[in-house]
Amino acid sequence: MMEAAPMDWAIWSAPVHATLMFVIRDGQILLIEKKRGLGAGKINGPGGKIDPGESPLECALRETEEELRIRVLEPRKLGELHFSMSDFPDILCHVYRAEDFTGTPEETEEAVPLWVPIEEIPYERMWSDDRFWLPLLLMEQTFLGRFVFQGEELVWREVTEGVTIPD
Ligand SMILES: Nc1[nH]c(=O)nc2c1ncn2[C@H]1C[C@H](O)[C@@H](COP(=O)(O)OP(=O)(O)OP(=O)(O)O)O1
Repeated sequence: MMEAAPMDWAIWSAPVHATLMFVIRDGQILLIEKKRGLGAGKINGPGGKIDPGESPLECALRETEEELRIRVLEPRKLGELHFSMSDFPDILCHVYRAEDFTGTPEETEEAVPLWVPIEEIPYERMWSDDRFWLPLLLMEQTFLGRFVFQGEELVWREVTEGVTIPD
């Protein structure tokens, strides 16, 4: 991993804002196999791009409902991820955790639901940054992650724990 950041994060801003939602219940995490869009074929949490006029929280709830047909209860924002990408507009991603929901996760056109024991998270089938921050979310710690991708390859990273996370 490089020592100096390949870009100036102090002046970075993202044209795309997105969300991720992780439900953790009874020692298991609710993931999806994403069927289309960015990261199709990968395992991730439900989520997606924020619509105009929508808050990050509203987006996280809407995307989880669209992708899995469940309504998440009492989500908390624990982290923020800043992605600099070579072949896609940069993304600022708001990351939420919840312990409960109503409804039953269902397969949709966008996603296949997948319950996984938290000790068996399939990081090898996920985005390569996830192993650096998802453990913090599991421990209910806040985090700010900054990542630089060249295509699908993660070439630089910095993860700060215990920071104050804006809404
Ligand atoms: N490096 C990365 N690591 C990660 O864990 N999730 C990432 C990621 N880069 C992008 N994502 C996630 C964040 C967000 O949930 C999603 C954005 O993908 P999309 O653009 O496909 O969103 P949508 O599902 O809204 O697509 P559309 O329905 O086509 O708008 O991808």
